[in-house]
Amino acid sequence: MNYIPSRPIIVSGIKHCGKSTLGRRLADELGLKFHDLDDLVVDLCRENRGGPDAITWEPREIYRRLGKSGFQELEIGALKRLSEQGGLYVLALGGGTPDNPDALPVLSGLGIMVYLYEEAEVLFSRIAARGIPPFLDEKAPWESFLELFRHRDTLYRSTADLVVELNGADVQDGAARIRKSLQEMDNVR
Ligand SMILES: Nc1ncnc2c1ncn2[C@@H]1O[C@H](COP(=O)(O)OP(=O)(O)OP(=O)(O)O)[C@@H](O)[C@H]1O
Ligand SMILES: O=C(O)C1=C[C@@H](O)[C@@H](O)[C@H](O)C1
Ligand SMILES: [Mg+2]
Repeated sequence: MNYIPSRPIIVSGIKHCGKSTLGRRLADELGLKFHDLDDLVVDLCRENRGGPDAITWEPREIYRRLGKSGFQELEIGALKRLSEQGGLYVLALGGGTPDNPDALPVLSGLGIMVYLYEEAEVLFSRIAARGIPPFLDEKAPWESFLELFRHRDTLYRSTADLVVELNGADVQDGAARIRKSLQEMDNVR
């Protein structure tokens, strides 16, 4: 029998753990809509700047132009808009969303918070494969990533209803693990 969650599923985790890839796959498998908060932020920013004809700023560009607080304000706006829509869906958060203090109260009422845990070494190798991003110290990229990893791991665990250990699972296996964990959690309620 197909599993239908009781509330929207909100997927969090450290950069490149697979929030977008696994979240989309899970939504497809469950027949639910998929939203990516980074995309909702990009859309809202474009609307604020003059509608569909405005040039798209990607998340990194928004961060650069509007700063962290500007980006976080857009995140809250996009989350509130989604919460007003209702319905069941899978939402992949941005890498920094649980670091946004105003997002937590909105998120806790929105759905089931799932933290996708992946080992730091796996994440770092995925990130580094595209070049060292500006938020890491280029002289000590691994050490600075590890610091961010530890800080965010604590945050994500404290905000999660469910922690799914991925242990290097591929996309198919990863999505299956999330579904199984959600089903088990709903069954014991
Ligand atoms: N389970 C997996 N196994 C192998 N590669 C994966 C897996 N999940 C994601 N990837 C790869 O890792 C990269 C990042 O994936 P994705 O964009 O889904 O992560 P994310 O958590 O949404 O990242 P971000 O925090 O930047 O939004 C992509 O190249 C994707 O193909
Ligand atoms: O890790 C982060 O702080 C971020 C990750 C991206 O998903 C975006 O949400 C934004 O660029 C911030
Ligand atoms: Mg993503």
